[in-house]
Amino acid sequence: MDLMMALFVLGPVTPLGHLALSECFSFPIARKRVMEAFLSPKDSAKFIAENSRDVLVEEEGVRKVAEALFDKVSAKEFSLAGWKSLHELNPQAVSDDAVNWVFLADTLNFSFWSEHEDCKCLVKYRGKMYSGYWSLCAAINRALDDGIPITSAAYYATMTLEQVRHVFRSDTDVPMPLIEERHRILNETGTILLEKFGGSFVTCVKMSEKSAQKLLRIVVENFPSYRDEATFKGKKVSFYKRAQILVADTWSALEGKGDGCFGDISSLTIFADYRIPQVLVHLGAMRYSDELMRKLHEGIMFQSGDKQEVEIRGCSIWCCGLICDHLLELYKKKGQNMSERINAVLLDYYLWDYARDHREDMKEIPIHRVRCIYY
Ligand SMILES: Nc1nc2c(c(CN[C@H]3C=C[C@H](O)[C@@H]3O)cn2[C@@H]2O[C@H](COP(=O)(O)O)[C@@H](O)[C@H]2O)c(=O)[nH]1
Repeated sequence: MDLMMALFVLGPVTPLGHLALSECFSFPIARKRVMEAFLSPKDSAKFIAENSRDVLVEEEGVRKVAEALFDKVSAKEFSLAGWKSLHELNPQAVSDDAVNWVFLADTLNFSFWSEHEDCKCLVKYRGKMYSGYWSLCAAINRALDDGIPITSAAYYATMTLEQVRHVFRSDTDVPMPLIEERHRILNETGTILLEKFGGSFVTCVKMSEKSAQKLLRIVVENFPSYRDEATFKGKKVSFYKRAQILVADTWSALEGKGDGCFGDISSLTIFADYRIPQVLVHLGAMRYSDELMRKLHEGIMFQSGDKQEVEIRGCSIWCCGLICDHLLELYKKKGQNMSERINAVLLDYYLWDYARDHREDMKEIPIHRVRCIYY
């Protein structure tokens, strides 16, 4: 039976039930990978929060945080403009280069925590030392100042491990974590961007036709390292932390204008990293069980996809969604519709920056330790 006859005879349903054609033939048909198989991050968060055992969203705490943020909403820390005005390392221009800078940064935006707080990767840039995520941005800008085209896919698609080590070198004895994974992901991502999108993330942005969800789908379906997914109580759940923050940072770099004018930006969730859970527990909006807190204090390593790790990430997303809803409700009671000023992206940016600025106050709440490429 040749392929054409097979397609005619078999149609969408094969004699073996709903197996895809590729299961019926020995030769591989590249089945388009679809996100539909996974719950969206928002639906994932709801399911996880409803079934979580070691992480609890505190309704009273959510209410108090929303009330405390009420007056902050109009501050620059809670604004789209803050992405540039508060962060000197972020690109300041609205340009294709800025979009490709964001794509590179968020492709590598994972796992910066160090075993010991006083012994970590630091990058010096223009006389200032940067740590954590900002050490990545400092290294990118340092390379660009040195004439290395690090944001060009044509360059990073074929970078050697030694070149990656050089570009992302630390100014302390502690290297940036997961440097081999970063090398693999740079080569993989750069090759795909060249082969499918003409070497520029701007092509993906234009293809999204000003839809955040369409851009999210393009990223997850084409770039494997962004597939931040897990299984929880038998259901396929997703967080898409780097894919969502990529869409958000693209929105910010384009200042919400032109190709970056995403009408559905409010459909994104917060980005489930290891800082947001810490600050939510610190503020009393979320609580860990005694058993989980003990493990965190012991510095136990979790694996990406572990039950408690999934509960931490899913409850964080759900908790922040409730904070947003409560904030909007507080303004609605005053006759103000703030849906343009309050969304999970801006709440996330605010809380993440707050966490960076209140590291000392939060030291009684350890981060959960995972070494992975997703956050
Ligand atoms: N939820 C959330 N997670 C975020 C970010 C960012 C950077 N975005 C900034 C850039 C422009 C905007 O103005 C944002 O302020 C990095 N991360 C994650 O944090 C962790 C690094 O933490 P530390 O080791 O302390 O640097 C790591 O998992 C990284 O993936 C965010 O915004 N939200």
